[in-house]
Amino acid sequence: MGNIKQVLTIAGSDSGGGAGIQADIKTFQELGVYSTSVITAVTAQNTLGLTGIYPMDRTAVEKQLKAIGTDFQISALKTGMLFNADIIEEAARGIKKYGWQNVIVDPVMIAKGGASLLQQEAVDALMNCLLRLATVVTPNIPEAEVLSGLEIHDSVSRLRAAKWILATGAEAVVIKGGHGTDTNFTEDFYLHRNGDTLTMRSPRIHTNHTHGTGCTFSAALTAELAKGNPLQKSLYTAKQFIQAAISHPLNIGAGHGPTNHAAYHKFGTKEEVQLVQ
Ligand SMILES: Nc1ncnc2c1ncn2[C@@H]1O[C@H](COP(=O)(O)OP(=O)(O)OP(=O)(O)O)[C@@H](O)[C@H]1O
Ligand SMILES: Cc1ncc(COP(=O)(O)O)c(N)n1
Repeated sequence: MGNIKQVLTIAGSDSGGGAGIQADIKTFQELGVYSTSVITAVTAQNTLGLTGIYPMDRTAVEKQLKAIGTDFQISALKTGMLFNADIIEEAARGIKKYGWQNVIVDPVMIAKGGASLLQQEAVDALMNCLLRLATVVTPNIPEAEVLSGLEIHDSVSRLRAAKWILATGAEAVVIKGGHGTDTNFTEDFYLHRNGDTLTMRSPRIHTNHTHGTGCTFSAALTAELAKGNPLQKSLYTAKQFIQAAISHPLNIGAGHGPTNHAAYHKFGTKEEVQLVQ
């Protein structure tokens, strides 16, 4: 393990351990990369909901970024919950200052339980400062609707929204399908600025234990890119990783439970992810 790849997550802490920094670090560990972290906010959360958000101030974020940037060789990074415009601006500044590449932006806005994880007025900062630095931006359907200003109800409107999101300067976008209406499948749609597309479909698992699916998917993508894998192969592995994690729930908590980050290696992938033309 002499040359293990080093990665960074810039995200919020989930006290319940299913999403945020905790989901990212578990995913990184499973996929064999070394994880560093910049904490943007502490949340009081469990499977029943969110009861408090305590954002870091600008200096706390800047100093954490500096600690990473002056000592570690970061091969890929992801952002998650950033909460306000100050934190978004600091994150963007750090990414530029330390010359980090392979930047995955998960534009976290609303928790599954309905709590807002991004202030309304911070959406502009996200679009103007951060998305232009993104190698891949990974919105779910409601987030893609906010970023594009368009409603998504079928594959045609999804393609249109993806094109609008690329107009912010991001290199590629994946619109994730967890919030889609098909009861049998979830479909994730990828569009690169060079015109390449990839549609990944897998059986929809009917479970309440999907807390942190987006965090886990984007962390897996980050880990695979850090190891030098091509983008589309990395996306495929990320989709397989989250499919396994949802398929084998841990049944923890009385509410909206976490996924099983160990499942990909423990149980395998059953080849459930299909590429759709
Ligand atoms: N019930 C499900 N069955 C199978 N795959 C799912 C299910 N729900 C989500 N996924 C997959 O999980 C990944 C994350 O998608 P989703 O749209 O839920 O993101 P998200 O809303 O950002 O997640 P979160 O906010 O919970 O972190 C995608 O690959 C999606 O296809
Ligand atoms: C700190 C943090 N980051 C991200 C999420 C999104 O996850 P979900 O939509 O599953 O609640 C969250 N709930 N908490």
